[in-house]
Amino acid sequence: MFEARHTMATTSADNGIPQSAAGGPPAAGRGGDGDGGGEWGWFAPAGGERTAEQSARPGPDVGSAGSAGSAESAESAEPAYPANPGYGRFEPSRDAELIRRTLEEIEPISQAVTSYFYALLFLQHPGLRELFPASMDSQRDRLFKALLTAAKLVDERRVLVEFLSHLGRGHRKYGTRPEHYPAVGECLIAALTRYATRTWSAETEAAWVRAYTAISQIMIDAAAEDERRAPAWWRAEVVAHELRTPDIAVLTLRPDQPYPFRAGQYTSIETPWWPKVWRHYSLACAPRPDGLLVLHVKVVPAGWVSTALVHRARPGDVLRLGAAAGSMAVDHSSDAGLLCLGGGTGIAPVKALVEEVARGGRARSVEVFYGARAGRDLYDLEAMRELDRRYPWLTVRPVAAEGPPDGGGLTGRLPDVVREHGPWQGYDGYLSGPPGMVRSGVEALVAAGVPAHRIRHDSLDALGAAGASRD
Ligand SMILES: NC(=O)C1=CN([C@@H]2O[C@H](COP(=O)(O)OP(=O)(O)OC[C@H]3O[C@@H](n4cnc5c(N)ncnc54)[C@H](OP(=O)(O)O)[C@@H]3O)[C@@H](O)[C@H]2O)C=CC1
Repeated sequence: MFEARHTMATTSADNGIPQSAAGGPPAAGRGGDGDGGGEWGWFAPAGGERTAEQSARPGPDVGSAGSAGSAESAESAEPAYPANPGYGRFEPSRDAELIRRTLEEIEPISQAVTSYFYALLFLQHPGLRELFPASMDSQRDRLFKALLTAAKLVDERRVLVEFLSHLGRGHRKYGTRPEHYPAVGECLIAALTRYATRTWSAETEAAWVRAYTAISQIMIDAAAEDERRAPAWWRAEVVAHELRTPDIAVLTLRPDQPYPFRAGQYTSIETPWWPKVWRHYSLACAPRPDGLLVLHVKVVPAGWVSTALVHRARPGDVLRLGAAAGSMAVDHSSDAGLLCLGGGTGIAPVKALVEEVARGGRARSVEVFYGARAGRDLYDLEAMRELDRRYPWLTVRPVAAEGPPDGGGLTGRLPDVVREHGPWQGYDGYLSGPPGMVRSGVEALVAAGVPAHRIRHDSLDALGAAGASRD
C-alpha cells in the first residue's frame, strides 16, 4: 500500500509459512525505474515510483495520487479492523510509545516479519495477491518504512493525516478497496504477535489495533473523497519518443482526459510490460494548452520500468498514470528569485518551473545551475540554452565536473559551484537530482545565505529509498 514521496521544504526472508506468493522478477526507481523512486505502500501494491529516474534500486516511492472508494462505499465501509470491546479510544501518546517499542524490537528482523505478513496475507486472502506486483522484494521494505513513518508521526496528527490521506489516495490506482483493510490488519497483528515476543502484550495489541483502525479509516476516507473528483488512474499514449543519449529518452504523452498537476510535481507510471510496478517521474513541463506531458527517463541499472520506457516504448504505446504529487512547486506568495539546481535528469522539474514562471507573466529572477559529470551528459542543454536566450530574467549555467561543457560553462560539482557563485540571500532554493546532490546542495544553499525554510526539494527519505534510481 503506501506509496510515498514527498516534496518538502527544508523545514524489505524467511518465514514460517509456506512460500507461495512472493517472488517474481528482479526489480530495479523517480525519474526512474528503479523500483526505487516511486511510491511505497504499506500493505498494498506498489512499485516504487519516483521522480525522475531514480537511479537504479528497487524500491518504493512516495507520492500522492489516486482515487479510491466512492462516498457510498465509504459510508458503508466496515470498520477497518473489527471492533473489540476492549479497545477504547485511540490514545496517541501511550499508544505511540507501545508501538515504538514493538517497532524497535522488530526492526532488526523486519524482513522476516514482513515476509511472514505477506505470506499469511496471500495464504488467507489469495484474491489480494493480484493487487501486488510479481516481485515483492521492494514491497517488504515499503511496509516497514511506512509503519515507521506513521509511528513517528503518531503524535503529530495533522502531519499524520496528511501522510495517510496521501497514501489512501495513492492506493486507488492499485485497486485497493475498503474491504481489503481488515484482512491486512489481521495479518499485521498476527505477524507482530509472532515476532515481537519481548514487547507484545494485550495492552500493546490493543494499541496496534487502535492505531491500525485509525490509520485505515483515514486512508479509506481520503480515497473516497478523492474518488468524487478524480479517476484512479489516467491512460496516456506515447506520442513522441526521443533518445537523447544511449540511456536517456524524452517521452511525450497524451493523457486520455485532462491531467491536473503543477509544475515541479511528479507522476506515477505503470507500463504495459511490468503490470503493478509503478514508478515516479517528474513532469518536465508546466501544464500545456494541448494537455501533453513530457518525461525525462534515464535507464537505471537493472531497472525494469526505466529500461522499458527508454528502450521499448514507442509512439502508440499506452501507459497508466497515477495522480500528480509533490510540493516542489513555485511559491507564488514569494517575490524572491528562484535559485534552481538540477543534477542529471533532475533538470526535468526545474525546466517545468522555468516554464511556469514564463507563463505567469510576473518576471522573477530565475538562476538555473544544470550539472552533470561530463558535458555530454547534459542531454537537455540546448533546450535550456534556448530558454535562456528567450527570457531576460533567466540565467542557465551548465556545470560539469570533468571540465567545461562545449559552448561554455562551469567546471566543478554542482553544490560547490553554486556556493562559489553566492551569496544567495533573496533567493528561494529548488533542488532536484540524486539524493547526495540534493543533500549537499541544501547545505551549500544554506551556507550561501538561503534560509532553510525557503528551500524546496523532494523528500530525502523518498530519494534515499528510491536511490538514485527510478526505474
Ligand atoms: N527523471 C526525473 O524526472 C527525475 C530524476 N531525479 C533524480 O535525479 C537523479 C538523476 O540521475 P542521473 O541523471 O544519473 O544523475 P547523475 O548521477 O549523473 O548526477 C548528476 C550530477 O549530480 C552530481 N552528484 C551526485 N551525487 C552527488 C553528491 N553527493 N554531491 C554532489 N554532487 C553529486 C553528479 O556528480 P558525479 O557524476 O560526480 O556523481 C552529477 O554531476 C536520479 O537520482 C533521479 O531519481 C530527480 C527528479 C526528477
